[in-house]
Amino acid sequence: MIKKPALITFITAGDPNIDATLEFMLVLEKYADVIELGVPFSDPMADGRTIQKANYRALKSGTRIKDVFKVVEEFREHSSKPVVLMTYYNPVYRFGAENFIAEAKKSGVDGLIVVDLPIEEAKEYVEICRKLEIGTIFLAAPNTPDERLKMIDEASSAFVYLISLYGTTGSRSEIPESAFSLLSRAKRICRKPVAVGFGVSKAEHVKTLVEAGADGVVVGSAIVEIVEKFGENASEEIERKVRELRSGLQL
Ligand SMILES: O=P(O)(O)OC[C@@H](O)[C@@H](O)c1c[nH]c2ccccc12
Repeated sequence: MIKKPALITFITAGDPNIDATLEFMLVLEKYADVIELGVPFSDPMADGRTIQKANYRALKSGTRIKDVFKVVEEFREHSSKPVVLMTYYNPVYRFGAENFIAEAKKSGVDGLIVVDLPIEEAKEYVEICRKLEIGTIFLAAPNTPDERLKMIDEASSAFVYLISLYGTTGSRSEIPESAFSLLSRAKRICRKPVAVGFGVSKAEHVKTLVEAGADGVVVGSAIVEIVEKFGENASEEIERKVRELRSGLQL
């Protein structure tokens, strides 16, 4: 479960290297309620250009799954803010699902998003997560029917991730209408908190979504763009950005 309304901020682990990731997490931690950390992957099909490139930089710097667990473990020496790992199923499968979940838990991860694991195929995964007491987060899109949204809600123990639009991750200038219609449907159907992501990039977006009933908002690309621009020296600019986003909760 998340503190409401929650600002959830995303970066890719190992972008541009794993030491920078720890530094960035400690900056995000000051203003975000949840840190979402992406496991680097070679074929991130739900991601737009910005996060694709972040994955590339992370892999190029040699970041492996065990480094991702280690950085969370190090972060846990400084902070108790919730950390959610975002990953595609392939790395989980290669690592061994049960092993992956156990290692995540051991390192201090609070929840998992396995982007391309549909609920229909997630029974065993969900059981392991329940057993090991790690939160599950499943995604719903604007075209997800009510019936399925209900199943997604039931399978999600931490929160439900609402994808605001048809498309990939990436900053957008406006929040599309599809986000608001999905949000109002989800508020009616879901019992778990609902967080909206994809395209959210400004304080104004945060404010509008929270006013429309979002229990959380997710911002990724707008932060990753700063990492792209400033590399390992991005901390100060990240802090400025996350402080601005946070102000959207008070507007
Ligand atoms: O980058 P955006 O548009 O702000 O969207 C959030 C997003 O970065 C993060 O939650 C995420 C990164 N990669 C993903 C893949 C699928 C679902 C979600 C994600």
